[in-house]
Amino acid sequence: MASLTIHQLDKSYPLAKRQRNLVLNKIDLSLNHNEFVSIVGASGCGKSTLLSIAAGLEDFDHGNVLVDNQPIQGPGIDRGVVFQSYTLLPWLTAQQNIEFALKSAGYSRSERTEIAKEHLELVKLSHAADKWPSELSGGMKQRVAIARALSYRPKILLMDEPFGALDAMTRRQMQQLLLEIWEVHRLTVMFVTHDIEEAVYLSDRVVVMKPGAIDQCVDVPITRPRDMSVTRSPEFIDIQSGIFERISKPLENA
Ligand SMILES: Nc1ncnc2c1ncn2[C@@H]1O[C@H](COP(=O)(O)OP(=O)(O)OP(=O)(O)O)[C@@H](O)[C@H]1O
Repeated sequence: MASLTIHQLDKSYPLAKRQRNLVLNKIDLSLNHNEFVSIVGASGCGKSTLLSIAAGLEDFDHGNVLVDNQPIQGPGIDRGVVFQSYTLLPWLTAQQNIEFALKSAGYSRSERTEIAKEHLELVKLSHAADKWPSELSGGMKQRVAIARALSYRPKILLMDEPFGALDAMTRRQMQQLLLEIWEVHRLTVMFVTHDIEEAVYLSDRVVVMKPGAIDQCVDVPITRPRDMSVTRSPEFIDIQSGIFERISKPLENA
C-alpha cells in the first residue's frame, strides 16, 4: 500500500471570461512508505501546486489524494510541511514555535515541552531553544521549521524548496542533516526543488515534470548512506545530466 497516492488529479485556476488555466492535468503519482521523492521541473510547471494540494492547502478540480488509502480532508497532522520562506511566528521563541504547533495538534503542556526539546535536539539546536526567530540565521530558522514539522510525528514530510534561500555551504549542511533525520525516522518525503544535484543526492526517485504533467520518473539506485563524495561518481553524474537534458529540452520536443 502506498503512503501517498495522487490519482488522476486535475487542477485549474480561473482566468478572465470564465476560462480556466489547467495547471495540473491527470497527474498520477504514488510515494511508497519511507520513500524520498523529489519533484523537479521548469519554473511554472506545477511543482508547488502539486505539493500544496498534497498538503491539503489547495483544492483541486478532479481526482483523488490519499494518505494510506484514505482521502485527505484538508491539512492534517499526518503531513508535515516546510516551505522556503521562513514561517516561524516572530513573537515566539524556537521552543515556543514548536510547542505552539503541538498545542494545535492536541498535546498536553508537559508533552509539548518534552517533544519540542527532543526535536530541537534532533536538529542540533538545543542551545537556541530560547532564541527569537530574529536572532536565528536562515539555516537555523529552517532547522526549527523542520523540527516543528516533525514534532507531531507526521507520516509524510512535504518540503517546498526548503533550502532555496540558504547559502551553498548551509544548504549542504541542511541536506546532510535531512538525510540523517530521514534515515533514522524513515518518513515518506516529497521534496520540491530547482536544484537537480540536490534532488538526485537526496532521493530514491526523482519525478521530472513538464508543464502540468509528469514527464518521467527517474530511479536513483545509489547506495545509502550517502555523503557528498557520491556526487562525483559517474553513476551520479549520469543520472543528473540525464535529468538536466530532459528539463532543458525545447518544449516543442518534449
Ligand atoms: N494562485 C494562483 N492563481 C492563478 N494561477 C496560479 C496560482 N498559483 C499558481 N498558478 C499558476 O499555476 C502554474 C503552476 O505554478 P506553480 O507555482 O505550481 O509552479 P512551480 O513549478 O512550482 O514554479 P516555480 O518553480 O517557479 O516555483 C503557473 O502557471 C502559475 O502561474
